[in-house]
Amino acid sequence: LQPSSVAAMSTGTFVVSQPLNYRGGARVEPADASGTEKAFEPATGRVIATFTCSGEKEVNLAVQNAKAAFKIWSQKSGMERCRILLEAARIIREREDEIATVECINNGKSIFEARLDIDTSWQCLEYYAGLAASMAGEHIQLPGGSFGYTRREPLGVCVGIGAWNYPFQIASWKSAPALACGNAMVFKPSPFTPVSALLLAEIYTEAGVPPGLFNVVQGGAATGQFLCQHHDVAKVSFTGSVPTGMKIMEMSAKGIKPVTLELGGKSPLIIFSDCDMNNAVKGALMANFLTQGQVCCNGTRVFVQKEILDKFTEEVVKQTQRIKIGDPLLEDTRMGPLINRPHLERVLGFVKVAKEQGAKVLCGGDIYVPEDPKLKDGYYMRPCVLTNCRDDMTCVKEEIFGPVMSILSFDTEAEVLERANDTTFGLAAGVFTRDIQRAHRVVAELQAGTCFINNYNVSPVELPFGGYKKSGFGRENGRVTIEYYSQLKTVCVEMGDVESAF
Ligand SMILES: NC(=O)c1ccc[n+]([C@@H]2O[C@H](COP(=O)([O-])OP(=O)(O)OC[C@H]3O[C@@H](n4cnc5c(N)ncnc54)[C@H](O)[C@@H]3O)[C@@H](O)[C@H]2O)c1
Ligand SMILES: C[N+](C)(C)CCCC=O
Repeated sequence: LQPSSVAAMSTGTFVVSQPLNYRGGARVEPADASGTEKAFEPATGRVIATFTCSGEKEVNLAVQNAKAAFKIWSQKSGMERCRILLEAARIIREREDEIATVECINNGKSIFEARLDIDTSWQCLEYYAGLAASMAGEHIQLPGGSFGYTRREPLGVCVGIGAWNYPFQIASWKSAPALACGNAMVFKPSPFTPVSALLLAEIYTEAGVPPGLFNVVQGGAATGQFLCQHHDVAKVSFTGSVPTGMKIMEMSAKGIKPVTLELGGKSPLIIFSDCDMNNAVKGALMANFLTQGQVCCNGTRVFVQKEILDKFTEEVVKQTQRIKIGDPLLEDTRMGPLINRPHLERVLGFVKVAKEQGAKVLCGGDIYVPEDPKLKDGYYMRPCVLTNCRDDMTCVKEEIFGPVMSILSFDTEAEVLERANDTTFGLAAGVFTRDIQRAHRVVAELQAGTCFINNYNVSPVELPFGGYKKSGFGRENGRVTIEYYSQLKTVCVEMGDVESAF
């Protein structure tokens, strides 16, 4: 793919025929297989790629390539790594439309949103390029002229395993800090969205990383297991569900490998009666309907203070019904299809159970069939707002990962805090209020790794992102992530004679 090919990419035409593994600086067919997979265009239900899942031999080759590249890359200075990462960021920016189009076709998110994801991807590369040059240890003076110093060193070959909801962004958010610290990476995308990570791999090569520094292997659980269990892998960074996260942690524990786990959520969004109503309504839509609601940190439990419940609900429903659903490549579309048929059925199942348990559907929650005949086999549903919800309902307790907002009412700050924290998840939370003391008091009490005040789901790459409780640990973005992709060596230097105990 090149920029000139964007015009040729339209809904219903895109097919991938090139190999989808990337090793040693080139696309390759895997050396062995652990099954095959099909990738779909969710907008039309068409197959866009059929590919071989990598077996143990291919995973081993990818890790060996990464090991060889690590030897070269880890010897470079921070400034040298910085220059190459900045060049990669520049190429992503230049090819933004093409990458966003591929993302939109393979994932189903609107082109409007896909462009934002590509923005946060190149911004992440730029950010860590900037930090690469300033990574340093400490010098510590000791008695008698002796001294010590610390060296911040890379870990080695890191593995990244991604989810399907933000394919290019996840690959960038993992690889940028890993590479900036001097590591190599083998990345495995979700088998639902195998395509865009290859563009990132090609861009890194074009920017000048050594061949093998960033490799892509395709496949599902079996391929992921080969990666996690590989004895030459130093670290695993995983984005996905809680059950898979547990397995990743178990496998990594056997090799004493550090892990970063970016897992699921069921985040609370608290709307106080003194909020700016317009912003709170916009915030609730941002918290629930980006990427068709398939967002880990979505604020799907919307707690609204009783005094404004009716007005807020009325306005949220009005604006939800206005969301334009359809062909994700059209400029004015704001909601495309869900990722695949089984997931669509699963989300609709949650709406059905919600109704059975007494929730009221105020809008949506049903299949949507666009008028355009080429979209008739796509996986569309209307965004849903549920009211009459209780804390014990399935729709309020479990991660739905679809466009379903549950509205709950509350009376007092103490009450809402207790209810908001009554979950095993802890990824994100939000508060809308004009009272700044209350805003900070409330977020201090919320058990969540990322809290938003008077906004939701913005993602500046300068800020760390990650979870509390079962939503995982470790962080992506922000300065702190350097610590998750490096290790500290202490060097103790004696300037006198050895005072031996023997
Ligand atoms: N916290 C975050 O930053 C974040 C971001 C995006 C998505 N998510 C979460 O991801 C979930 C949705 O993504 P998903 O359905 O792709 O999740 P998933 O757990 O099913 O799969 C995630 C990845 O793990 C791989 N995998 C599956 N089983 C494996 C195994 N046994 N060993 C190794 N790898 C294995 C998959 O092939 C895929 O690449 C949601 O729960 C969502 O909240 C979290
Ligand atoms: C960019 N967002 C909206 C903050 C999402 C981050 C990744 C979660 O699924």
